[in-house]
Amino acid sequence: MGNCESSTHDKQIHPAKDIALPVPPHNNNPYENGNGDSLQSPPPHISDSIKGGPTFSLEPSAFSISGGTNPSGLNNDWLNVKDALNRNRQIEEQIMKDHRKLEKVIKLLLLGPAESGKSTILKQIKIIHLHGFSMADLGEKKPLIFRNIYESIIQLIKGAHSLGFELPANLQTDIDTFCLFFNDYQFGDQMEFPKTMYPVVKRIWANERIKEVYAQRSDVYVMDCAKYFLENLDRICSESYIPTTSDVLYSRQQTVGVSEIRYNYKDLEFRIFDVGGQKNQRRKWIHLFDNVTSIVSF
Ligand SMILES: Nc1nc2c(ncn2[C@@H]2O[C@H](COP(=O)(O)OP(=O)(O)OP(=O)(O)O)[C@@H](O)[C@H]2O)c(=O)[nH]1
Ligand SMILES: [Mg+2]
Repeated sequence: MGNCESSTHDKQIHPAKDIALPVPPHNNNPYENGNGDSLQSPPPHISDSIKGGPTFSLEPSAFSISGGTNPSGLNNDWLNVKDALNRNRQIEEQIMKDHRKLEKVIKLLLLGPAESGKSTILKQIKIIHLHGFSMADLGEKKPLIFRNIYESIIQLIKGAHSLGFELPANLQTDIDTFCLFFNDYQFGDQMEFPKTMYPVVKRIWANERIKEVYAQRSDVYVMDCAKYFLENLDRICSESYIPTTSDVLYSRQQTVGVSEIRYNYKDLEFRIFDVGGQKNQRRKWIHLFDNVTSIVSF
């Protein structure tokens, strides 16, 4: 059969294929035959077996690498090569390991202008995935919530002026009183709403002209949380007040720099980055783009 003949042809061209080379026992050192013999020159039976074939040289020179031998008889250069190969294999394994780990990390950036809700999303994630806010966390938000109320009132007063609204004389008295208070106010650990300011703030917010200012927020700046906190003034000004989760969600504090939260969901690790959206904060965004999986833009 033609197929059988072709094997004869193979034999003629590659006689070396037919040489039955002894299979050495498993041995990591190719310069040693497993019996402790150095293979710096080939075993005699290999060269003896090659008769009449094409050039098939296993000359000792083919095995010789300069560099001398160490006391165990092994070539030093070969040991260096072996070491380098081992190190290379370890590095490659580590790279693969890191790569597989990285595939399970979701790096998410929240990007957008100031007050677009980036930090609010972060707070919501904390509630859903990280056990929310403890009583201590909630209590700590009191000074911030008070400040949000003061700032809302100031913005409403400024808004009334810039819209050219005429305000009744009795309201003007309250406005003057509040402005005096606000001029001296310093943000700190204020844990109680000042009793004298409670009725003043309440009357200012109850005024119809001030409500009109709030309605015209497209023309004047008033923070989003103003209405929520001013409508909850009685509760917030009570002595036993402890902020609720909803209060914390509405509280507004400009982010400076970058904040990050991490959590695990199924077998994925989420890393969420919240940045400051003010113009002077945006140059910090560039440092976060390495290995980003997704961007949520507001
Ligand atoms: N209307 C409304 N406003 C909300 C709600 N939740 C939060 N807010 C307000 O939305 C605003 C979102 O502000 P942040 O989350 O601090 O905005 P930000 O994008 O982190 O802003 P910067 O840190 O300055 O970049 C706050 O004023 C909140 O009071 C909501 O459910 N409804
Ligand atoms: Mg923020």
